[in-house]
Amino acid sequence: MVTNPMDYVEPFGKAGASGFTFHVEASKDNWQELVQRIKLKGMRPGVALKPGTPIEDVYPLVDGENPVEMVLVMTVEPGFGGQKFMPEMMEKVRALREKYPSLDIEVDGGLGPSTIGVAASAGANCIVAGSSVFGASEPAQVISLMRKSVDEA
Ligand SMILES: O=C(CO)[C@@H](O)[C@H](O)COP(=O)(O)O
Repeated sequence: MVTNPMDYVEPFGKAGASGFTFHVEASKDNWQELVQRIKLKGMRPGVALKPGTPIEDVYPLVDGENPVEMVLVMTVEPGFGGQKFMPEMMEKVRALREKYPSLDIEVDGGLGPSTIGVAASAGANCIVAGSSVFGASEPAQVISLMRKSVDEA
């Protein structure tokens, strides 16, 4: 998470990023301009929210004229890998999936073989996984297991 996402749009675009996700908490006053600039640089805009932020805070960014294309529900506090998945965040995922059937919904934090089932069945279709993949003896197997869960859900 950065507190000044606007400063990173230009360099990320120049470096060849295809997507740019910013935190709703850090862009309350300028998200419209931010989304516009991200799109102008040829990147796909996404918005992330911390565990303590209500899901309603991102609705205007998905409903607007110039909407974000992905919502990232943080399932740990942003900061570092290896934290415990917060199952109570699945309520946010379910609310989003019900309201936006074809939206990309990402989850990040504590995802792995033991938590992918609840995340996928709540409606998440993009999964960020750190320690469960990089700490596995067979990372490819963990990835295909998670992919299968999402596909089946
Ligand atoms: O950066 C963050 C949290 O700030 C996440 O992307 C985690 O790094 C994911 O790691 P695991 O929870 O999967 O280990």
